[in-house]
Amino acid sequence: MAEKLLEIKNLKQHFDTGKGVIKAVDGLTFDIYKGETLGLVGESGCGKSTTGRTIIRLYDATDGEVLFNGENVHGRKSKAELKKFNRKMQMIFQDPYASLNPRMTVADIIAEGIDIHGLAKTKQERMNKVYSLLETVGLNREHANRYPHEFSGGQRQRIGIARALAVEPDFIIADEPISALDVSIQAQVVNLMKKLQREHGLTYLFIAHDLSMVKYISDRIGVMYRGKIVELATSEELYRNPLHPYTKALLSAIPLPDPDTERTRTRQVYDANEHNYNGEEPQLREVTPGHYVSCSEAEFKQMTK
Ligand SMILES: Nc1ncnc2c1ncn2[C@@H]1O[C@H](COP(=O)(O)OP(=O)(O)OP(=O)(O)O)[C@@H](O)[C@H]1O
Repeated sequence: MAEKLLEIKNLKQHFDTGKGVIKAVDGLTFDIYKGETLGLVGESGCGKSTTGRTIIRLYDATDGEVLFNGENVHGRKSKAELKKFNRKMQMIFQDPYASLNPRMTVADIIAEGIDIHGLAKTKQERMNKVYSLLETVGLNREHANRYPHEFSGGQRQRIGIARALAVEPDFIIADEPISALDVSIQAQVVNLMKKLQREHGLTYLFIAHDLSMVKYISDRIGVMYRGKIVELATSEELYRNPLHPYTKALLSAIPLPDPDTERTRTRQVYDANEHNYNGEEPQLREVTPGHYVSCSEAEFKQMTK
């Protein structure tokens, strides 16, 4: 059995907007194993980014726990303890334009974490680390003194990845890292992330809004709907045997390469009212080993018979 790096237990993140409470994350329980990529997929607004930000403690959780190597990330923490978690958990953002400070050189952007955590003893060591990181992500040392606007979207995302890697994290949350990029560039960034994962033993939470690219990087995929996980399985199992109607709808929306099949196939639309829960609260239940679906007792019986 693989070792758990993160254990997320009944995590909730509710926002009180003054006009009402938005339950962006509403009771998530799942584990992330060392060295795996867990994909988190769902439509815009279902709470994926908030989940990532709460796990990493950019937000204090409304309720629940996040254990990292068995230690609770939330709860009372000293500045030193928070700094330790910050180093071990990094984030890569969707928009490589907005997430890099336009007035900083690439070297200073990449070295920010090195400086904060005191990871280089001399200026030379700092620059050597920057050069080596640039090469690791497929850029080169001549790029160090340039500014973000001089780079393409794909190159900027590589800079964002180098910045995250600089502090030698164990866990990276990639929040739609390829959604803003041209399709031709997306696969390159995914391949780079896979290579880095192998070389550095990284664990990823990979957030995406649809199921098209996430398959190529994820070992397992969690499907999120309105702040909850509705299905969780290995990628292979989820694509081969989707059980929740929302997962089926997401799968039916993936563009197909063959124009004829694309024209004739039917898109499924999910309607949350189609379940007949009769007041019962659906639970995430294990239908086959490792394949979890949010369902009622009756739906579960149907699926397992
Ligand atoms: N800081 C905040 N204050 C209030 N509401 C918020 C805040 N952040 C997110 N929300 C709300 O929480 C819900 C979930 O948002 P979130 O950004 O996590 O979804 P998402 O699935 O990542 O969507 P997207 O793909 O569009 O980023 C949305 O209704 C959003 O408006």
